[in-house]
Amino acid sequence: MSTVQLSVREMTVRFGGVVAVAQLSLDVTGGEIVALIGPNGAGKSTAINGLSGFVPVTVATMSVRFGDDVVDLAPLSPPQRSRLGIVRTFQTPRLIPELTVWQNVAMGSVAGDVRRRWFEMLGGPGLSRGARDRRDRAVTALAALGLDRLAQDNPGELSLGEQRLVEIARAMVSGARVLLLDEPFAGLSSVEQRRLADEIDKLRAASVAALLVEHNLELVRSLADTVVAMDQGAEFARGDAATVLDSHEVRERYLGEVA
Ligand SMILES: Nc1ncnc2c1ncn2[C@@H]1O[C@H](COP(=O)(O)OP(=O)(O)OP(=O)(O)O)[C@@H](O)[C@H]1O
Repeated sequence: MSTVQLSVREMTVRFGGVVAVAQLSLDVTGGEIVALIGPNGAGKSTAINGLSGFVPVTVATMSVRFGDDVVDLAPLSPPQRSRLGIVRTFQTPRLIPELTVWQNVAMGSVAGDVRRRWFEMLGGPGLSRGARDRRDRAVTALAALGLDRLAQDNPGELSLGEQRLVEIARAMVSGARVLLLDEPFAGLSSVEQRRLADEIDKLRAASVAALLVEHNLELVRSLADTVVAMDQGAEFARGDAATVLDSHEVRERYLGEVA
């Protein structure tokens, strides 16, 4: 499989007079986990929204490279980006209440009209071979997160932490090449956090490029290859996890500590 790389240069996002993201540049390569950290309001989620096409941005370049092929992301809608394999999760899980847990996972990143057809296929009386394969993949992804016992439940019966894990399982089965994870550990128990950290760690072996927005700095330390620290929209530190997390600027500006 060709190596994937998400690249953005000088991305700025404004909401009226507020500059939520200022001139952010990033590369995330397959097999690598890049973490975006910073205090509340730093612009981390907005950066993910900009990369996935959910908010308008001004940008010098924003592209994804698959081997020798480069695709310009700037003109693409969120569903088009998702079909390219750029898949995101949300702080508040977005699961479809009418479907069971495994059906939600099997939906993967299918969008628009295709999504409607899947509704019909998944809801039918007997499962075709293709649908059985999709169900098996979904249940396997749920099992990796310790959730296979919930496969037949409705999302509404799940805790927030479980819903968040189901969303991750859905992203995993969607064939994602670039995964944008917005605070995936929030609301999880420590057991769930460990399971999820193991699964995120495995993305490296699957050559997925992962961008992780996360407040839990110990999880960031254990998972990230590169950490980018932001405050008030702008990057103020970047480097390997230990160097950035132990730096004076991060301890002072992010943790409120004065060395
Ligand atoms: N849709 C919006 N309309 C107006 N302002 C917004 C919108 N979304 C975000 N903002 C503002 O943009 C700035 C960055 O917000 P963002 O949610 O990206 O920060 P964050 O680093 O993800 O914070 P948190 O860690 O609390 O999730 C904040 O000042 C926020 O109030």
